Amino acid sequence: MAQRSATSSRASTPVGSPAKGPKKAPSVGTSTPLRKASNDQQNLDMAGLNLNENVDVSSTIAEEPPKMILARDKVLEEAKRLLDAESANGKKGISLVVIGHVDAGKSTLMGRLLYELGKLDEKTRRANERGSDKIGKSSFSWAWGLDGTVEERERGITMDVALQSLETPHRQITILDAPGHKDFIPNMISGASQADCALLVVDATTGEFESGFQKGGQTREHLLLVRSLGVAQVIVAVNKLDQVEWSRARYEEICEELRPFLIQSGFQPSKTKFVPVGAVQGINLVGRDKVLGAQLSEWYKGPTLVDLLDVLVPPARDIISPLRVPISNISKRQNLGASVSGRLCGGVVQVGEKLRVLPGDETAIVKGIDIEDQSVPWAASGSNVVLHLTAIDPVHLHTGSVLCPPTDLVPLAVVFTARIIVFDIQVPITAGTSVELYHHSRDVPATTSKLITTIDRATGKAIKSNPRVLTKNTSAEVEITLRGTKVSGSTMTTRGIAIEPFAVNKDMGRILIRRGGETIAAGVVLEIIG
Ligand SMILES: Nc1nc2c(ncn2[C@@H]2O[C@H](COP(=O)(O)OP(=O)(O)OP(=O)(O)O)[C@@H](O)[C@H]2O)c(=O)[nH]1
Repeated sequence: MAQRSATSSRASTPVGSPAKGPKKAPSVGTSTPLRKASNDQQNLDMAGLNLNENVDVSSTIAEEPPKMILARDKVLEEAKRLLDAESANGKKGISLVVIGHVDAGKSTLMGRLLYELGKLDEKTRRANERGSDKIGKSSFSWAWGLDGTVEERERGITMDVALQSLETPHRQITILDAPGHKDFIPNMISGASQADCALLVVDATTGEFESGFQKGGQTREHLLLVRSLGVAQVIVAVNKLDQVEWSRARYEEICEELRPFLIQSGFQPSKTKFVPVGAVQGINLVGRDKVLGAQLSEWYKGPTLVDLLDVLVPPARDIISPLRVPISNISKRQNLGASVSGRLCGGVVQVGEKLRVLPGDETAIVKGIDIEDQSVPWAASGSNVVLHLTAIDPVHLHTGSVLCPPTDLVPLAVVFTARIIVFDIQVPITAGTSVELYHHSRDVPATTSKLITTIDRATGKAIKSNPRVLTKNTSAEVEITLRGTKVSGSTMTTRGIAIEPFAVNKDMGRILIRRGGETIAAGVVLEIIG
């Protein structure tokens, strides 16, 4: 489930400058989204995320590990000071996952937006135009700004999450362009688990919106997934309106269809915004061209996409809780150390710090920290970082493993209880159903070993103990047991995963449950049993 950086990487807001430190003060990103939970959603309301990128490794195992320069208290103090300064005047950092049905125009929209905002230069744009034309895919030239691999370009689809960053007047936004095709949902989950908010792109073309929104279409599944992963704010970009002659009726019809589903999925109406756009022509992204946007301007006087991005509410950051960094991507080099990327789910990390890698017995030392390709002396919760590690054999590092302080370990769970919400499924869940468990960038085989009780979604009270089955839209408390993943000799052994109750760390306590390529439930961890 690798994730790549399109051309740039993680955007967090760089602020201030520490007294001592290699280069530049760290940006303090975001971790625990601000959201008011209610009823059922309260229990499912969980913060996400970690973010990643591929970076060259620059550490050797043999070299002298760096020493910590600052005491933890000092780092916390400074992080707090910078956070306060950031909220007072600086640009606020936020990460945004771009979701939607295949071919809705997500990459095109992002490519064009980057261009409009001056992040994609004219030379690259022309090269993309020529390149896409050469292979008969000229309509994908804007998407090439995000879809960087040969296969993606040849097939005209996004397969992996692309990272980019852009700036609006008041926000520094990390963009995670997720794949729309259902075969790449695990990559989409990895991307969504690192986002604070979502941009849903829908295709207004007659019949296309409908096929994306019908059962089995990715519009529904993506919305449910991101909400389950803690994303509470969504902007809906109604795209390709040029295909329906900028029809106001069509735009409103789509908004009306989506509204009830958004509410039902747990998005508060006040946190859901709609905007009409034309990605290819760049209409209503940053402005409305007098000629090209004339038809839209006749009936639409509202905000542009950038206006809406500029007022996204950044989540709160929990810098006091213990450090947790779920690894979302690793870059290793022979005889060199490794660089891992991920989002800080709590706490602070600094150069010279020793970290434990879980599961496993290994520790590593942080040799360097990058945020947005800038070297920083420390980083705080919510930041999406690249950690250059030394004093560890990279063989011990895996995507989905969690880095934490050796003195404050994340529990390893093989059996745990969770409160889940069952999605719109045909085949009910029973005790013993085999499933795939998703936690950040890790997926492991598991079983719903016990159905403990069904729960009233409105009151949160237990309804029926030991139910025989869980049908669609039920809320329930279940026990989940990981299944054996490793054969040693003839014995099947099961390794625990680093996971925490939602009550302890929201970002570490969210799970998704899939079966046969379909997401069947989402939930929060209640208790680690063993
Ligand atoms: N007419 C028209 N076509 C558009 C618009 N936006 C995107 N397209 C076309 O829609 C097709 C799909 O665009 P992409 O950007 O690759 O779609 P996507 O949602 O990123 O696709 P996946 O990531 O593979 O799901 C391309 O041929 C684009 O040129 C638009 O505003 N108008």
